Order: sequence, then C-alpha cells, then structure tokens
Amino acid sequence: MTLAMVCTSHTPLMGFTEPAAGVREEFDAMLDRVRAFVAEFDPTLVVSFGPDHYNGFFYDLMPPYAVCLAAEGVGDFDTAAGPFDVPEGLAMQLAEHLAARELDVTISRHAQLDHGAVQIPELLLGGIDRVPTIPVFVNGVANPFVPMRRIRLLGEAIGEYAGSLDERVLFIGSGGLSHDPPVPRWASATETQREFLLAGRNPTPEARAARQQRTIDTGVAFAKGEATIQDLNPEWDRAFMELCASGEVEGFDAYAADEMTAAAGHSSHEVRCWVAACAALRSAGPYVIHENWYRAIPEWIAGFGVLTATTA
Ligand SMILES: O=C(O)/C=C/c1cccc(O)c1O
Ligand SMILES: [Fe+2]
Repeated sequence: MTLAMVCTSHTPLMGFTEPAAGVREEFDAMLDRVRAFVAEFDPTLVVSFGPDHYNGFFYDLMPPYAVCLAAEGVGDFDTAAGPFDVPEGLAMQLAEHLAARELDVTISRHAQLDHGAVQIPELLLGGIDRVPTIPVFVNGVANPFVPMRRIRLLGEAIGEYAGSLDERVLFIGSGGLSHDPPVPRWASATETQREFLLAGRNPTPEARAARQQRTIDTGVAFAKGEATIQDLNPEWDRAFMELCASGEVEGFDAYAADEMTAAAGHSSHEVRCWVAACAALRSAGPYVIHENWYRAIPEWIAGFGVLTATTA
C-alpha cells in the first residue's frame, strides 16, 4: 500500500483569460513540479474527488457525493470529452465498503462530469483514460450541503479501502478555494435558469458557448474590479490550506456551509474535495507535504492553491 495526494483548485478559464504578468510562468513551473511528483509516484489507481457545475449533476437528483462506476467528460471549456478508464469492479467494491460503513452511498453507472472533475486528472496524467481512475463526485455548488464531518468520514473510509489494495493510489482533490463564479443558484434563479438547474443536461452548442462566454466575461471584469461577484479571500484560503497541511483532519468538522459562503463565496464548497482527499490520505497515518503553492488569480476567478503529499 502506497498513497499520495494532489489537492488543487481548478478553473475553466485557464487558456481563456491571462493572469497578471509573471503569474502564468510561476504557475506553469509549479505545474511541472506537480506533474513530476505524479510521474515519480507512478500511480496504478487514482481516486479523484471532483465537483460538477450543473453539467452532469442537476437538481432532479442531487446527491451529496457519488461513486462513479462509469463516467465521461462533457468537454466544457475545451477539457477532455469522452470516457474515464474506470475500473468498474474496484469502484463497486469501494461503494460496497462505504455502504458497510453506513455512509449512504450513491453510485452512478453513467456519470457526466465537467471541468471540475476532468481538468486536473487531464493536466496531471495527460488524459482521463491514461490511469485507472475512480471519479468520486462531491457536490460543491448545490444547497443543501451535508456537514463537513460527513465528507471527512467519507474520505477516511475511502482511504481505508484504498489502503487495503495492493496498488499505488493517488488521491486527487479538485476544487476551491475562495471563489464566487457566475454559476446560477436556485434561490435567486429565474424560471428559465431553474429549468436548467433542474435537468439541463446535454445543452446545445449555442447554449454551452453562451455559458462559456458569460464566465469569460466575468473573469475579465473581475480582474478589472468591475464584476459584482464576491471577492477572493486569500486569508481564508491560507488558513484552510494550513489545516490541510497539518493533517489534523478533524479540524474540517468546524467548517459550516453558511459561514463558508459568507467568507469565501458560493463555490468555496468545492473544498469538500480537498477535505475528502486529505482525510483519505490521513487514514494511513501522518503525511508529508511536498508542494504548497498559493496565488489569488482574479482572471481565473480563483484563489488558486496546490498541495501535494505522501504518507510519512
Ligand atoms: O461553470 C462555470 O461556468 C464556471 C465555473 C468556474 C469558474 C471559476 C472557477 C471555478 O472553480 C469554476 O468551476
Ligand atoms: Fe469549480
């Protein structure tokens, strides 16, 4: 049993809007180091915790989390479209392990996943079909949110299962940190938006392009200080990352959803993916941090953080 972890923000705006001078170069150098970390670890199995932004999971049936037994990228914002290489037997065993631990697991045999779950495996592994991967959807945008403790327990149980395998398992946590992108919300949505939030799967190319352009325009305006979305909160981000780095995962239980929204924006709940990944790694004992990188990048509407770790 050998375990490693990469937790990182994602952003669909990578390649669509340009960060301030020097930031992209710094980011790319960091990404090279993280790719080298992953290549050296050489995972035989990836468990990838990622959210979705109403491209695959909708309010017609919104689970707090779901183990995907088969999954495909929808290809939004030029991320990979097509199937993940999901080891179905292992994914089912994992789901059964969670059920036995009374974690009320949802499964999907045909998950559609967007940039939130696709971008990071694609960037780190060169594609979403290169290494057997069990995608675990974690709801990061749609109220209600289960208590963070529940996500910590989910991560621990998944770590316990992964640790029982004769595999080199890489946990990926994709999401956050503070950010408030223009993803519609039920409470403030128009009737048309509610129809979309309810079951807007497989949009027309025109509808996808319009959504993409709205997010790009918001990123450009946000960087100029002209958008109405909530500010990034680097202080909140750094405190959260310190907790992740400490390995004291019970500390996550104190994070309350309404306080997170107020301090760090409506999409800060994506950090649930980090919580699950840290708890999964911690289930095997203390861990050692290798990369610890953070920049607030308004052009990407992201408090952008990256942590990598291995068991000590
Ligand atoms: O789905 C969208 O339109 C935007 C999503 C987004 C924007 C910025 C940062 C993120 O983490 C996102 O998911
Ligand atoms: Fe996101």
